[in-house]
Amino acid sequence: MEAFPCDVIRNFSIIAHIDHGKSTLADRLLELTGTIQKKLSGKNEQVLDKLKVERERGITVKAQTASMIHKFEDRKFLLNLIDTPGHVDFAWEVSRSLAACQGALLLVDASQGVQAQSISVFHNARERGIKIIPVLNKIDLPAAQPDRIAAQIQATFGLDPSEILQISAKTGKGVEAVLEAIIQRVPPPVARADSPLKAFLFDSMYDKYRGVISLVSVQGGVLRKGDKIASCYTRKKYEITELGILHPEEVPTTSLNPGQVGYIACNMKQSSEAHIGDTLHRVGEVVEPMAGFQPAKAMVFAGVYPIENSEFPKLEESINRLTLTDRSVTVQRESSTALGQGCRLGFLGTLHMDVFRQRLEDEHDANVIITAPTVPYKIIYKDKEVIISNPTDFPDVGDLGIRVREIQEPVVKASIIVPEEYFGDMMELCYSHRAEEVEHRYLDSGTSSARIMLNCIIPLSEIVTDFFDQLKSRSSGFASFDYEDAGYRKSDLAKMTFLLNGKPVDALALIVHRSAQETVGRQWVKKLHKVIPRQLFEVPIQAAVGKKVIARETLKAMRADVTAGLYGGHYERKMKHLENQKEGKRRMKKMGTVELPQEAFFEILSNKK
Ligand SMILES: Nc1nc2c(ncn2[C@@H]2O[C@H](COP(=O)(O)OP(=O)(O)OP(=O)(O)O)[C@@H](O)[C@H]2O)c(=O)[nH]1
Repeated sequence: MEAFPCDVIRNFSIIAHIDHGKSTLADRLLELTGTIQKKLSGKNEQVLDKLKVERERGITVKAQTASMIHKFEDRKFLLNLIDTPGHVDFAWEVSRSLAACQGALLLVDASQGVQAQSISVFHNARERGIKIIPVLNKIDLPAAQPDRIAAQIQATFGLDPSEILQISAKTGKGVEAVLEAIIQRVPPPVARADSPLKAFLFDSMYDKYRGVISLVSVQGGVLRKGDKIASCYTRKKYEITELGILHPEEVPTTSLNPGQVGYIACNMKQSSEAHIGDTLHRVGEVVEPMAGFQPAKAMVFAGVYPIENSEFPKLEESINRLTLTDRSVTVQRESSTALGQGCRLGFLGTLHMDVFRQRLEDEHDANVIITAPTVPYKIIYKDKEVIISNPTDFPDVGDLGIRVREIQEPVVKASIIVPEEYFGDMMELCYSHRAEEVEHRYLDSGTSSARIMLNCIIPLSEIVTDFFDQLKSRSSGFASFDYEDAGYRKSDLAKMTFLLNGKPVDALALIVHRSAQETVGRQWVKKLHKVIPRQLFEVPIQAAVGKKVIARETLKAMRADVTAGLYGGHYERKMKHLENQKEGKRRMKKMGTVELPQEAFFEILSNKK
């Protein structure tokens, strides 16, 4: 690795809206540099998307890094690519990958043009002051309009059209020029071999045998096997047992030099010890830590329970194992009268939650019930403020104005980009989801298919449910969407409970805005009515806010024919049997609780409507 001083190193990442072709371009770059073999089968299997769910869903979830060596004008360059995920839920991973780069390829689909996330990732990169190289991808598509989209890039980002590269990551056309642009336009890292060791930890993964593997970029000094290092954040000390580069598989090396990016294994046992944004230094030396990151904030919470109660230890173990590779999930034990022992997990967003559930099922064979997602609410009591992530902790209606001064919910700043003809539908969608401060502007006016950017403040809880699906269906898939945290706002919310035979079922409690109480109440009561098996007695299913019942359905009793075995005219005997049955049912109803089978929960709470 000594052969690569800073001036021949380029650290860059690819940023883009989802599906604009990051992983495809990454694969082409790896092929062109000979890092991976060109696929003879001609299949576009993406190398950097390692997880099965990523392949299945075609989205990149966890950022992966790869080093390539490329010869240009008789010099060998070390190009370190940091692949970034493209979904709003994972914006935090994008931002931490960018911290290790000096340049970024801003990839824009030449047929779709600038989308909501193109804008957010652009600003993210611009704020970090890194060199941005605009690249138009998919120029092979018949629908591609490179000139028009180039004008759009210029208008939206203020980038010079002469700097825009035009490529097809699929066919490989123009990709060579991308490598050249990286070498010529991205500045080399600034780091010195004779300064104290300083390594920036920007990602980590877990390996069963070696413990935590950390990805670092060396900001100064040289890292070698056997080095004794310490963390600025935890102050813990370690010894480096292995280090190397990702090429794209791990390739051990003897050292990692200034400006280089690679992995290290030290005797780190717990993934919580690898703090993203941490600075590692040599034991005995003092260094100024680099500006770290705010930890990722969980925005969506849900309870996770096994279908069989006895399976809990296994489920918990699976969850713990998965969180070793996905550090942004928060875990807390909880229990529910209806569902037994479980865990409350915090996710970055709903897609993150879905991906996690799928990984749980795929990799750990766990069949799980996930409760309705909820966002963190802020409850301002007379004497304290608390953030709650479980509807059961929400104060009762009676407490409002007495013990509780105010209730606040998280809101986000949303931006939607949509062709003009869907503008009306989008406005309607926003207003029906309690949007405020709605404003819009044209992105490229004067053209036949102008597009509009719509911004608004919207409660996060509205987005967590079906907002994204509706956005896509109402715009025939043309709208793109992005959002960022915008703090908390006062809101008129209440806890809705569901009663079966007069008894509340804790796992079904929901926090609902006053304006939606009736609709939500009725909808859920209907759903419950459909899935709860009939009992021997009549069961009222009710939705209530405080003591007030908002909606009700009645589940009819199952009628066992107690007179079936009786023949002839013993009228009195028959009546007696029926009387007995009635009395029995009355008693059962008084004492009996309704057993809600786990399968019923699964039906209600899983998305299979
Ligand atoms: N026609 C054409 N299709 C392309 C090109 N580049 C990528 N695609 C296709 O576009 C789709 C998305 O490409 P990906 O590389 O998975 O996109 P991505 O940006 O990595 O997606 P995320 O990682 O999920 O954000 C795939 O079906 C690719 O085959 C291209 O240059 N031309």
